[in-house]
Amino acid sequence: MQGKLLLTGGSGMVGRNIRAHDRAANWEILAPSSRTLDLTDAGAVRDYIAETKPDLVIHAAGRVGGIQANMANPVSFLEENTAMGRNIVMAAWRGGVRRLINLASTCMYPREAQNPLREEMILSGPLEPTNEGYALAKIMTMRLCEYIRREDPLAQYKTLIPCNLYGLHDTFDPKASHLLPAVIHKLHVARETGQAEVEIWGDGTARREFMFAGDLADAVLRAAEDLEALPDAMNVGLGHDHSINDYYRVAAEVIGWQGRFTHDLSKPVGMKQKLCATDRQEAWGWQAQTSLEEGLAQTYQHYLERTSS
Ligand SMILES: NC(=O)c1ccc[n+]([C@@H]2O[C@H](COP(=O)([O-])OP(=O)(O)OC[C@H]3O[C@@H](n4cnc5c(N)ncnc54)[C@H](OP(=O)(O)O)[C@@H]3O)[C@@H](O)[C@H]2O)c1
Ligand SMILES: C[C@@H]1O[C@H](OP(=O)(O)OP(=O)(O)OC[C@H]2O[C@@H](n3cnc4c(=O)[nH]c(N)nc43)[C@H](O)[C@@H]2O)[C@@H](O)[C@H](O)[C@@H]1O
Repeated sequence: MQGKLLLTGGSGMVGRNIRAHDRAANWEILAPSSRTLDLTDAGAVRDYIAETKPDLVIHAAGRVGGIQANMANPVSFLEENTAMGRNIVMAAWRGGVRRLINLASTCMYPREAQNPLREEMILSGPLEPTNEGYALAKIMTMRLCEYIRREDPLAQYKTLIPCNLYGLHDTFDPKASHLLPAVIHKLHVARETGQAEVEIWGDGTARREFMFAGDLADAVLRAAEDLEALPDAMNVGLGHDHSINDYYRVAAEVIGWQGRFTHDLSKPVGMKQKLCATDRQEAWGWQAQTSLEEGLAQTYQHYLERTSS
């Protein structure tokens, strides 16, 4: 047994994939929901850490959503993610927790940064306006972990920067979802209702890097057992991306819908590309294993089970 792990966000997509992974059995896992432990309440977080004394914290909680959710709620995305990040990192450090993995996001990178995005590019330029609040919160929490490491060499506080994610236990509600769960939902409805056309936001030439959440869970749990070997911040990506149009085309094949795509140019498109560099990840010796076709098939099966239950 590796010890006691406090997993924030344990009921979310990343958290559930971490808990379902084989390596989770190496830990005694505490995964309080927001109803049990509201991470925006500094006193409650401090008391929970003092009472449970975890050996490791994995911070996978957050106010998370796709481009439309971020555009609609900049205050919540900035304020809640800042409060959660500050509270869990400071309570862990002040509570004597020596090991912490902080999950950030490639949304932290400057809008115009040259792809592939390298970790040292963070804060080198203006952020993507559609998710600036969320990005500022993620940058703050990453820097807080780095500053703690400078003051306290015993604190193994490391940040993983995942690319976009999809998979089992994702959010499929179109008001909040990211691209791939939205595509699955739209194409499924089109197939079930005999729709001849499906609308793509923008012209579909934007590019994204979507990793299967089960693979990210593998990276996080391997990192949890190898924290000293990690740099302060490390992208977790695939090393390749696809256009939005390609994602719709592959998903249509997986779901079995034949029809035409239209493009709504009035819809937000966000960054033109968000491909992260994987030099540090390769140096650490990890890569994702799940192909897009396989990941989409597993996610669609999960979507069917969830919508039929
Ligand atoms: N999804 C992506 O594409 C993506 C990409 C890169 C990085 N990430 C990062 O990965 C992490 C997890 O993302 P996800 O996709 O798993 O998100 P998610 O499915 O929306 O889950 C969010 C989790 O955060 C918890 N949470 C929210 N507010 C809370 C609060 N006030 N107190 C305690 N817990 C709270 C939720 O708990 P309840 O359900 O109990 O409220 C839920 O378990 C986040 O840090 C996110 O920034 C995600
Ligand atoms: C990782 C996440 O990245 C997020 O940015 P971001 O990739 O643009 O967020 P997504 O919502 O995944 O959008 C990705 C791309 O897919 C296009 N797209 C096409 N059709 C659709 C659709 O039906 N629904 C959605 N949602 N997109 C669609 C959208 O215009 C954008 O260019 C950040 O806002 C979050 O904070 C988070 O960090």
